[in-house]
Amino acid sequence: MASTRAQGRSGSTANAIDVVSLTKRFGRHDALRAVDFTVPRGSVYGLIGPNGAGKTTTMRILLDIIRSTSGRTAVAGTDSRTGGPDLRRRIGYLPGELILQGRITGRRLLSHYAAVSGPVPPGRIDELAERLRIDLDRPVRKLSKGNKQKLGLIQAFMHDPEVLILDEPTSGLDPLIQREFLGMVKEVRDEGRTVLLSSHVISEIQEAADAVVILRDGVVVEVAGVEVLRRSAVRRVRLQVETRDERALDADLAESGLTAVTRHVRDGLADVQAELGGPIRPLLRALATLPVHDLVLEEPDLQDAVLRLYGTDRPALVPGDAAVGAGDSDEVAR
Ligand SMILES: Nc1ncnc2c1ncn2[C@@H]1O[C@H](COP(=O)(O)OP(=O)(O)OP(=O)(O)O)[C@@H](O)[C@H]1O
Repeated sequence: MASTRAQGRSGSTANAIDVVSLTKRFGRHDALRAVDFTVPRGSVYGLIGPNGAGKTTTMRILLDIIRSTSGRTAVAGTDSRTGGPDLRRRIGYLPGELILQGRITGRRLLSHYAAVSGPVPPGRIDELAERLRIDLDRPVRKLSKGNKQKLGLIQAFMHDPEVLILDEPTSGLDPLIQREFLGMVKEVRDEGRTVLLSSHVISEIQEAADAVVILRDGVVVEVAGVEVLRRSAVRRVRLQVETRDERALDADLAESGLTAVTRHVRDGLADVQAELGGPIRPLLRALATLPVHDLVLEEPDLQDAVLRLYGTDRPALVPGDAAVGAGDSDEVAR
């Protein structure tokens, strides 16, 4: 995973992002409480959680836009508080609330940003503008929300930063442009660079991210590989089985590991609907001796796993699922 580029301009092999015992208090409100996570170089991490969970606050502290109450953060191995403009140039940042006004054109605005955070390779701005389908010669105040967001994305990507920190990057983008953006994120990872992005769109996280950090009320409730998390979700099961003895069928189903079982029996055929939260083997064992006509086992859904973590204290991971070696896309980094 650690290519030459992944090792960065600093030559260090440290994590791209370190968040250590991070606390942020606004008045009497604890926006972040002892938040810990790391993002390995060359990976894409999703920072997700319900409204007000602390995602934007975490990102703003990483950029040193606001300061923590306690704890520390580092980007590309450099402390956020001491990195200054040099560190800022190595990061591409898209703020959650992008305010762009004035008569200035998109092109002029981006040249201004390029002078601050560059160097930007020749032709790069036009290439990104073409991919994201935006006319750079219009005044920014006349641009729609989605087109302003595209300018924000261009300024975040144009100088090929080592680390991209993107706060709700696809907000306001149409589906075609969202797809283009996800392609850009994958290219960044393929080049050994790193992306931390927040999103409320779980399908997008499933497609783009290797792992997620789930925040709720300022606390990390899970850090897990996307695939590990997805596999931990409840699967919906539908089953058609011949039966002459309903009580015997119920006894078999009780052994199968299925939960939330409902069944309707007609003409000796039972239609069973249920959920499977654990391993599949007990189900297969229970079904092996039954005259099964049909079985549908749905793919586990990341959204189901994530929503459980947004709302309750129940752990999402099945024991034994979480331990995956470094460098694997299922990496657990806590
Ligand atoms: N400048 C501020 N002053 C006071 N409270 C703040 C400030 N900024 C954020 N907060 C509070 O901190 C908490 C975390 O806010 P934050 O914006 O980080 O959440 P978020 O996870 O990004 O939410 P969303 O998904 O709605 O964007 C919220 O309760 C918010 O009201």
